[in-house]
Amino acid sequence: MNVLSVASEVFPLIKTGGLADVAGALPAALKPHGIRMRTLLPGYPAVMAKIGETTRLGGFDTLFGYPAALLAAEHEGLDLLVLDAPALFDRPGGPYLDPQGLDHPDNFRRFAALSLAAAEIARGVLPEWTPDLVHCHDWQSALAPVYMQHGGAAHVPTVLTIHNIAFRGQFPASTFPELALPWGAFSVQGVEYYGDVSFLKGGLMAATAITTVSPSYAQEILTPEFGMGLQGVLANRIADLHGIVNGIDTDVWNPAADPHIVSPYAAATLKKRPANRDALRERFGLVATDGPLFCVVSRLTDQKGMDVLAGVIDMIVDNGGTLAVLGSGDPALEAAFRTAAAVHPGRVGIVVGYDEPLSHLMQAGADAILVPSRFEPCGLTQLYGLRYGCVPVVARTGGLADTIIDANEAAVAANVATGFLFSPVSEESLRLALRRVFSLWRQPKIWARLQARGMKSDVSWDMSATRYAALYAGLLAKG
Ligand SMILES: Nc1ncnc2c1ncn2[C@@H]1O[C@H](COP(=O)(O)OP(=O)(O)O[C@H]2O[C@H](CO)[C@@H](O)[C@H](O)[C@H]2O)[C@@H](O)[C@H]1O
Repeated sequence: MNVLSVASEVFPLIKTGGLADVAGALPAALKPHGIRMRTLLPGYPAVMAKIGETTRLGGFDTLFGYPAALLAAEHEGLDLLVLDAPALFDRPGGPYLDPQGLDHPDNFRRFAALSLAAAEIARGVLPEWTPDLVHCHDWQSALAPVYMQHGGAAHVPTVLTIHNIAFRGQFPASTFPELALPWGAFSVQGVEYYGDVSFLKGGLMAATAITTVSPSYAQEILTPEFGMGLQGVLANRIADLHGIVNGIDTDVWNPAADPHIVSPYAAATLKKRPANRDALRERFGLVATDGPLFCVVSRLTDQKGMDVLAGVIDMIVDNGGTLAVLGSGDPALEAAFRTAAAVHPGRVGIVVGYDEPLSHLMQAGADAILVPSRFEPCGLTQLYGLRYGCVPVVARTGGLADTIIDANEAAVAANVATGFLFSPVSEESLRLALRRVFSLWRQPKIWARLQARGMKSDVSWDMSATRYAALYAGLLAKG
């Protein structure tokens, strides 16, 4: 089966968050199921610099007014189709933001172009390769099913995966005439969303099947609290909505062979792990204490509950804990953690920025990772934590609730616990969870069992790839 995956970021070429990890790992995970997945992504400067040799497979004289080429490339096992449209993608900044941190003003056009290119590939513009199915990710490629419906590829099934429904790809109605869609598409059945255009809403209406990245989040987004205004749309598509939890790339995230950590280790050689803790302390200017070293690897936003975490730092320090934070995002939250580091020298450290190698050392060196998200479609850092023996302390929401088994007394006695869950997301509730963390930390045998249990958890793509493969097969069988 030939599948075209369409994503705005793909690890290891370009990454701002978890979407890149998933888009980067899916092709290899699906290969054993007889699925050949090619991945279409934009030719940002970082991508063009990394892909090396390319072959021009085809192109467009004008894609939203600009010339564009489709280049084939191979990179670390990924079979890529790169949309090389310099007027849209060759510019400074990140995939979505300019160097000042503002949205690129033509994002609607840039990602409509990505979606239209996917639809054209589905229609058969590449002479030697046509997909049997198109798999889109998030709003940036969500218009592909819409273009396919209107542009001669309605027979090709589509899957749209929601990695985060908070990002709806919403633009003023004035952008609609530029999207090259028929007027009828600006309707309740199409891309119209409360008078604006929403790429994600359009995709949710048009895709053959919708998935999201955990069963719990699939339920949550049907409610007003989590549905971000799209719960009604999803309720109408409930028969086609599936929750499939993410896996992780267990080669990239392997503590026994991780080039980014100072002392590789496995479950049987945990005594080698503390050398990573020493390196982590040094990197963050932290002193050794008799309490746990907590870490955070996250966008610093309210979604991730970082304001709640900032409110309990004193309690962590008072109990002998230390905290290392890697992240960037909301300037007020960055400032809050910087202040905490200044108030608690040697006990709290922060690195503001995005640092992939450091994120590996944090999982290898910290005792516990904190993920107090208000909502979390799946979450990947708690899965990395499980694999690295960095015990997850997470909010009971979405994929966090689906992947961590709480260390309540029964679960500890049965030796099945892998972390700590708390709800609601409030300072009081997080403090209660942390009290349990400190208590079990002081019982080294139990703590070691938590770590060992987590390291044995299956966080690979195996089970989920089987579910995606079955979904694809079912859609193709329906014709
Ligand atoms: N400062 C930093 N430096 C280095 N690395 C950093 C970093 N900040 C974050 N990361 C990395 O970025 C990724 C973040 O993935 P998450 O799943 O936690 O959330 P995200 O909200 O981006 O993804 C969305 O999509 C994914 C994929 O489906 C869902 O798991 C998730 O719930 C959903 O919100 C992880 O690989 C993490 O290690």
